[in-house]
Amino acid sequence: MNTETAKKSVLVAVGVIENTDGEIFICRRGASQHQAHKWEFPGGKVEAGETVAQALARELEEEVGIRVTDCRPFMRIEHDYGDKQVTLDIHKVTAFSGEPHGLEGQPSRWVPVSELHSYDFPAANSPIVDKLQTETGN
Ligand SMILES: Nc1nc2c([nH]c(=O)n2[C@@H]2O[C@H](COP(=O)(O)OP(=O)(O)OP(=O)(O)O)[C@@H](O)[C@H]2O)c(=O)[nH]1
Ligand SMILES: [Mg+2]
Repeated sequence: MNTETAKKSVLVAVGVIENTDGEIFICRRGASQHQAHKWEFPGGKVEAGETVAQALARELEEEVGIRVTDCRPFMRIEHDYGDKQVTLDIHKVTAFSGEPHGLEGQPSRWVPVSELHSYDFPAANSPIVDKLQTETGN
């Protein structure tokens, strides 16, 4: 096996949180994080023994302080950054309790789907933004 095929992908649970106005909640990554300063959909690495849904619920509680009450699979993306290979397992979060806010000091905001393209997301996220815009006709 060469080094390319041996590279291990990091599984990441990602939440596209939607409010009743159809806006999406996004956060800005910190200076010390991979893909620093880019905007993201909150989430994080799936830990050993966790399902993606469990990881998503844990990460959204830790990072933005909400409890997920309903979500559905949205899409899955494999991306190789060169320094890191990720598998994003993205869920649309359609019901939750609490009001999301950046619990780790990260800037955050609600954004209409039609404005998502003006934010600088990691390269892996382009298909997410495209699919959201196609779905809402924006
Ligand atoms: N949360 C999140 N991660 C993303 C997105 N897009 C994307 O490429 N990633 C990548 O997924 C990887 C893991 O996410 P993360 O850094 O949030 O993981 P984590 O919350 O467990 O963070 P930690 O390493 O600070 O403990 C990172 O390499 C990040 O660059 C996205 O929209 N949201
Ligand atoms: Mg995270």
